[in-house]
Amino acid sequence: MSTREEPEREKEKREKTATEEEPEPTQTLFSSYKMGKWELSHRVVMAPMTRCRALNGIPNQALLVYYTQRATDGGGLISEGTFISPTAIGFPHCPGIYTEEQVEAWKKIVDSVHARGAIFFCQLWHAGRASHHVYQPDSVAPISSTNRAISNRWKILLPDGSYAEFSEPRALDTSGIHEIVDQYRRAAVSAIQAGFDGVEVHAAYGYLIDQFLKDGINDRGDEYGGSLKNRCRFLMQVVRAIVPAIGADRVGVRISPMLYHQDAADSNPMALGLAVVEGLNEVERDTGIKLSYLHIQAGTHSGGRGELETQLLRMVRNAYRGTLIVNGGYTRELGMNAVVEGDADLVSYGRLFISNPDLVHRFKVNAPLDRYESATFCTHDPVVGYSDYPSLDEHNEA
Ligand SMILES: Cc1cc2nc3c(=O)[nH]c(=O)nc-3n(C[C@H](O)[C@H](O)[C@H](O)COP(=O)(O)O)c2cc1C
Repeated sequence: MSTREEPEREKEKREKTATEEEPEPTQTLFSSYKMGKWELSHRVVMAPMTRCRALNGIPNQALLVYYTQRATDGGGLISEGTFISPTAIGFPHCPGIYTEEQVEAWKKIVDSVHARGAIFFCQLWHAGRASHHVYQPDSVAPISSTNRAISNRWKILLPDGSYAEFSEPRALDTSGIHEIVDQYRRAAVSAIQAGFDGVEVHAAYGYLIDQFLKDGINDRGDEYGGSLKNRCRFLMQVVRAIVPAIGADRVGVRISPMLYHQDAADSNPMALGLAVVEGLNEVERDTGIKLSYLHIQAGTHSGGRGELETQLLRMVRNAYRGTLIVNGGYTRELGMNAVVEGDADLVSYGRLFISNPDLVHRFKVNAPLDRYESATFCTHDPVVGYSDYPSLDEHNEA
């Protein structure tokens, strides 16, 4: 698309406002939305969040309570990052989806979330070099696109609660890459066996797939490095392996082209975002079926969104024809604006969902929100800082 060309959606918006005086918004954060086969009853999605309560990698009753509290009839939930294999691990007490025991354990949680009428996607996660050899089978080096470690300005949380420098990784060779692609496929099949409605491929936040996407990390000289197409190859192979296994309409992808987390910098995030979109559009063209969604983190952890992030979102919105979920520092008002203006189909909320289990209801009635306590984001108590945040009703009863 030439930069001088007026984006189609912008044009539609301009024409609409020229003919209608102050039109009532046809879509709001609380209007329904058809995402593939699912009829969502509102646009508020729970973002994936690692909470470290799945002791030894097995989902348990604590997760069941937590997710069920946050499930709404016709609402979308994305699970915390869920490891696809033993080499994927880079955080303590996070769930996996690669053993029978894990799949069986997830079934109970998914059933409980479904009983509330919600749609539940499993986020497939491989930490790549964002790991430490203590997490790795036989204490070997974690895998990545590169042999270079994450710089020591970032630290990794170890199983004993202490922090350390990230381990030096080993760059995957081509056959190693194919093996990991197959692990994603198997994990996706397992997620569907566990009852999840679909999977989200975690290609954000400096984890394995992002380590291939970003030129600040990927220093490969083969067909997985260098050009944008090459850097997107691993992600596209993962998506193309999963799609025939579970169906394109059960596959979402999450990216964060702007986010400099764990050294995940790119020299041209706009071009990277567009290259990913192009690759996904190609998958959709080839399969004739739309993917579930593209989920883009285009803010910062602290909630800031500058001109560049806004531009990126607009470009992605115009280039991607499927369902777009936006994330990163959205408030009720910002989320409402994004949907009303047509800049997003759905808005995902992370931290506000941690401290407000009934966030959707609170947004609807415009009730005050409870503040989250970041000190308990990644502790292991099954209740404290996890499922003990009160709902509005519980506040009123107290
Ligand atoms: C405690 C915590 C854990 C997170 N874990 C994940 C994760 O597992 N996968 C992921 O893609 N993003 C993860 N994120 C990022 C969130 O999904 C989201 O992008 C971020 O919180 C910004 O959205 P917000 O401003 O609505 O909180 C995590 C964020 C927090 C606060």
